[in-house]
Amino acid sequence: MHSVEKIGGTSMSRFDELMSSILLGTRTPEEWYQRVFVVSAYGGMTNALLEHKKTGEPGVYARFVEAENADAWLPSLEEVRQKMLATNAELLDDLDRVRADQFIDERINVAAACMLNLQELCSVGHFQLQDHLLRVREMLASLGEAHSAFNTVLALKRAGVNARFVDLSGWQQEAPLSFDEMICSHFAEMDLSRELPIVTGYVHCAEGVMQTFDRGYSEMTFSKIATLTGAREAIIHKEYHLSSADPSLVGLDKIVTIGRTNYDVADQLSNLGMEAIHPKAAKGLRQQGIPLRIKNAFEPEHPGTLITQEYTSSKPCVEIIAGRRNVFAIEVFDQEMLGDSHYDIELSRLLHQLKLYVVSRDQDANSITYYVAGSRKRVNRALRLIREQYSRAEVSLHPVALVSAIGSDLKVSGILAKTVTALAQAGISVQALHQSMRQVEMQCVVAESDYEAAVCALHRALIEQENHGDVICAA
Ligand SMILES: Nc1ncnc2c1ncn2[C@@H]1O[C@H](COP(=O)(O)OP(=O)(O)O)[C@@H](O)[C@H]1O
Ligand SMILES: N[C@@H](CC(=O)OP(=O)(O)O)C(=O)O
Repeated sequence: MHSVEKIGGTSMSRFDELMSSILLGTRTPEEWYQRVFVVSAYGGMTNALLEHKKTGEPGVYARFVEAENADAWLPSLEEVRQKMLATNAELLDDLDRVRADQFIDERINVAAACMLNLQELCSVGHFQLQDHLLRVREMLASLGEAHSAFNTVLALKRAGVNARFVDLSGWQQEAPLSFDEMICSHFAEMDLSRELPIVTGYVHCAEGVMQTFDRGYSEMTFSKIATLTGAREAIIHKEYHLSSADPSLVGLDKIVTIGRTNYDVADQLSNLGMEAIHPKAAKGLRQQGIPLRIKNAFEPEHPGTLITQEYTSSKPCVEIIAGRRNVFAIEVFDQEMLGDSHYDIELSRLLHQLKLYVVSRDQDANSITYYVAGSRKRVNRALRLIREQYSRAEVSLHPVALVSAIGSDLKVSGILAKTVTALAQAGISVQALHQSMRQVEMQCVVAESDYEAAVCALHRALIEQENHGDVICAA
């Protein structure tokens, strides 16, 4: 009967508009219910609490990890408090604002006290800060979603909706439950026909949601709730329709909405950092046959993008131009490498240990290049360690961007020639090119400064010229 719907952080920041679109809009009171909303923290909030998802710029957590004393992270936590209070002032009615401010003040005060105590405790040799870091990360992350969910409930209640704050953040809970138990126990007694649950996208659980899934975790919560409660449909609301390219780069007048696609394409997007859906979140929905839709939160009548397992486009075509900037190409050249596969295994392990995300890699007889995303600091550490371990190797670093053409069936004849010509005509030099046998993605490596121009050039050559109309394969 019910749907489970996730609202991403970018959309949450436009809360007033959400009230007049998906949350209430023109719905009659009967139509308010039979929906479960899972909300992310307001845009930028988790970045400030932990670290920037794309650039790795440190937030409170990253500063705490490196800290010798509270001076290093406490001011950042205070900045987050001010940011949260400013959001309350912007989005809430004066009466609700007082409660919202109290709520978040209390949580931040408790978090700050815990972190100060922990730092003091760990100054005694018997306790190691390292053992507790993940808990601190989880506690900080939970503040973002508790904030946005609590505020959403206040605003909905003021509008007369019987909204319920479903706080899965484990605040003051005695012992953690498993991920599934945590969700089931909160949904056991709920009457979805007369209550509108607003659920924190963060779940406190024995497995550690950050440890298991890391950033983008609210999509895991969303997918688990959909499967455990047997949802009719799962919907992700985003700021734009899933489009043939980033509308803010290429322009709303040029992009085409994607009507249908498959999970394979969604995985490629998520690898590039445009999370159509967290790859691990797709699994449960796929297995249980729950249809997944990505919708524009601000155009509620539009059917959006339907993602299914089996879909492939009726004729080969490029569906999306996506990309990732701030990628570091770590190139390792060593003539001793020839025929030695341990090299790759060891280097991959090292990058994994440093929590650098390998977006792509390529190899020839005596060199391997890893295209990684992560903070510059970690990349520098990786370079140092590789140089120490392989003193004969020449290790070099190139800041680059990846730009990809993606489609459920990319076997378009002459696509490679078209791509390279389009980039050459735009004066962009291709530093490397990747295409796998499966032909769902073709990836070009370009200079960081060419990123935007490359996306626009490929969109023009591979999508705009096809005259798809408003939607590529309507759902
Ligand atoms: N192909 C695309 N279709 C739609 N939006 C895109 C696309 N590529 C990039 N974007 C960008 O993604 C942003 C939303 O990013 P994301 O981090 O996934 O949001 P959310 O906070 O909703 O989870 C949009 O503001 C848009 O500029
Ligand atoms: N706010 C969390 C969880 C999340 O899923 O966010 P979003 O839906 O905005 O990607 C993060 O940034 O990781």
